Amino acid sequence: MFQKVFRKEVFPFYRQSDAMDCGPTCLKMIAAHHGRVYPLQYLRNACRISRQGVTFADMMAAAEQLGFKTLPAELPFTVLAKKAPLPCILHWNKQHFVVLYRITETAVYVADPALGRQSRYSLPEFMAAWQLDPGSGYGRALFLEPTAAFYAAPEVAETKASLQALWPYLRAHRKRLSPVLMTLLLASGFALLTPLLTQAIVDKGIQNRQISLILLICAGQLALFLGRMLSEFVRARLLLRIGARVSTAMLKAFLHKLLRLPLSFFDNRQAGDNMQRVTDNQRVEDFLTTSLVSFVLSVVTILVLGVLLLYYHWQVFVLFMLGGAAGIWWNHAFRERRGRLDQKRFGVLAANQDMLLEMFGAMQEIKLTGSEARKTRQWEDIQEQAITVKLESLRLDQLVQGVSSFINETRNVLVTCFAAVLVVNGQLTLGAMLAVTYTCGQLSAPVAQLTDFIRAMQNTRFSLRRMAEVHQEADEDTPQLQHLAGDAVTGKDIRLQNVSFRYGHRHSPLVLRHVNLLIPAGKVTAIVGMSGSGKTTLLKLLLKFYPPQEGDILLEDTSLQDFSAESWRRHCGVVMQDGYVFRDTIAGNVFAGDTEKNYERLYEACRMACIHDFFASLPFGYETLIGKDGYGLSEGQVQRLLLARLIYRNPSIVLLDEATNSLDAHNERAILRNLEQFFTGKTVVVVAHRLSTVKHADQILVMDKGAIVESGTHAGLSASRGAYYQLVKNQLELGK
Ligand SMILES: Nc1ncnc2c1ncn2[C@@H]1O[C@H](COP(=O)(O)OP(=O)(O)OP(=O)(O)O)[C@@H](O)[C@H]1O
Repeated sequence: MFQKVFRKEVFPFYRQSDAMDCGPTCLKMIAAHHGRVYPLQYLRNACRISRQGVTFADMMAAAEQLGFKTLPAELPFTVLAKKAPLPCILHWNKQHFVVLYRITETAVYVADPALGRQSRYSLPEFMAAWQLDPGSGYGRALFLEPTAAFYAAPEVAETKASLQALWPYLRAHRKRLSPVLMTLLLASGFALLTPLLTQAIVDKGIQNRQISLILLICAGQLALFLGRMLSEFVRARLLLRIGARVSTAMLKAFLHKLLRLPLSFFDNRQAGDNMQRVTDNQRVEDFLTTSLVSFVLSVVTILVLGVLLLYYHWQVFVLFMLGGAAGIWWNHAFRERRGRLDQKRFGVLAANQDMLLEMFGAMQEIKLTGSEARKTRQWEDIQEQAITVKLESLRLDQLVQGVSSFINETRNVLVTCFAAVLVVNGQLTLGAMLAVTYTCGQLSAPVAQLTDFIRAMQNTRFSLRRMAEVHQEADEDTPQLQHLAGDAVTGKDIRLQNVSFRYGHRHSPLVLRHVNLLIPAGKVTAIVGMSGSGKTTLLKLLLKFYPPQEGDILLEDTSLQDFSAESWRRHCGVVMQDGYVFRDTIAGNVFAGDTEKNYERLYEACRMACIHDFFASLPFGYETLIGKDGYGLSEGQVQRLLLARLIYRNPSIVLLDEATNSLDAHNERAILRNLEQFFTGKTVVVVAHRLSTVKHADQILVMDKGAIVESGTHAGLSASRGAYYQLVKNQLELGK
């Protein structure tokens, strides 16, 4: 009745790197199934992923770009089971995408980029996650069929994430690596000598009744123990240094890279995804200092003790190794299930953390809206999920550990039993039997550690891939771009030619539509318009935070795209609506990126921003710590601080976005008077809702739905009784 898809090969599975990557990762799996492996970043770009993830339409556009024929459908399960060509992409729990690759009469197999390769669902479980409305039986799917263009498309190199990436960082510490290796060799030498000494006590000391020999051997054992402890101490210290240095170097490279990336990179990712990459760094450090070292130690110990066991009796050796292999196989068999549970636990922990952060951060709002009970309920739901996951983990651990211990114990008993028989038959001395059982005991831990190492290596490779993805992103500035030095922008007009722009998806609405305008040098241009009309976006384009999707922005005759963003922004002084106060002193906040710390200019800037008296009156004056966790400032004080920062910077181009809207009328009047003098000779763009801020501008532009609908002076626009006049009447605050 149901379509059966038998495949000998394993369905290619890839795990998503970031919270919103499920769509591109599904595409990657399907393309890989048809024989082409694309880097995730390439597919992310093709999907035009945003912080909200991707839609079916985005995936279709990307898939068509890869050479697939696409068909989106809303269909009942019976049709999906009977007729659908697999694999296909499914909309899952209304917020996620997965790949469906196999349906049997009783189960549905799904590759879930967030969970793991083989998520097997019973039909009711599957329907609960797939169907659009409970009981409707319908769900959404995207079918992809490769065309000739798919196979003819040029290869795109896959993101490299081999452990070799660690070598450049390790190389810098190669002088410290040789002592580490020495301690490892010493440790295995000690491990080798101990069973030999045990045998000597029994076979030579006890049998020949030589007390002095027994004492000597015991003293030797004590010396071995001390030697082993000392080498472990030295190794731990060396490793801590290497691990910490390598980790700092990697994190530094990562943060440097982040700071060089364009703002759109951060728009398309959730903050947690970047934090996760910082955690990845910790994972790599743990791998280098713990897993890798214990792996090398395990391998050396297994080799040395294995040879010893072989020397004593080859059959004992084979018996032990068979038992060890069975234990490893058993642990390995549950690797994927463990991985899935880990992901689930990680998800619940993250949800718990987000929930608590929101509760602490929004305490005022919770009390005001009476949401205490609702928030507590939400928290309790998360705890329930956590308990379920913990129980599931415990059950799995008990099964894996229990059977593992059973295998190990059975192996040890069999080895002891077999060795005892050999002693009885005179094929092994009693001392050798003790040495054999001791050796087997010493071998158990290293054999078990091999499985842990495999898991740690896979996780580390995944972390390295996630970090490599960031390193492969294109920088905001390239060396070819022109550097704007000194007064290179002074006296030059800025011109927007037919500029259009949209955020995120290719299907998102245009936020700026064919904008043409001139921002004259040395003059004040004011932009007014309804909320959401695109004023802030226009400023962001002027700041090169985003490139226009159509048209161009020119400084005199040169496109802004030809200048390095960093050098362009050095000429711009900006107060944005959501300007940020750093966790720093007041002076540090005003100096911000400026390297010249001139206190006279600092006081003057704060005087012009009408905030000097307040700052000076604080017990620690300009050295008062502000920002998060520091001395609290009112919104108006924050705005004045941001204005002081701008004045101190003394740029050629000034961009203000609602920079005075939180000020009282008295302060605003005084500051505007001061700013008028400060603006002289500068190119100024002011976005404001208050008439008092805009009416003296040399030119006023009125924006509506992303377009400039009117321009002129206050007098001219008021007289023409158009959009500006209406805005003044209905929207603009008349300024008290
Ligand atoms: N980062 C973003 N991602 C997606 N859409 C955005 C983003 N920022 C702004 N928008 C959208 O772009 C449109 C224009 O926003 P913009 O902030 O430029 O308007 P505005 O005229 O400055 O509004 P206001 O006067 O309220 O500040 C809005 O519809 C907004 O939802």
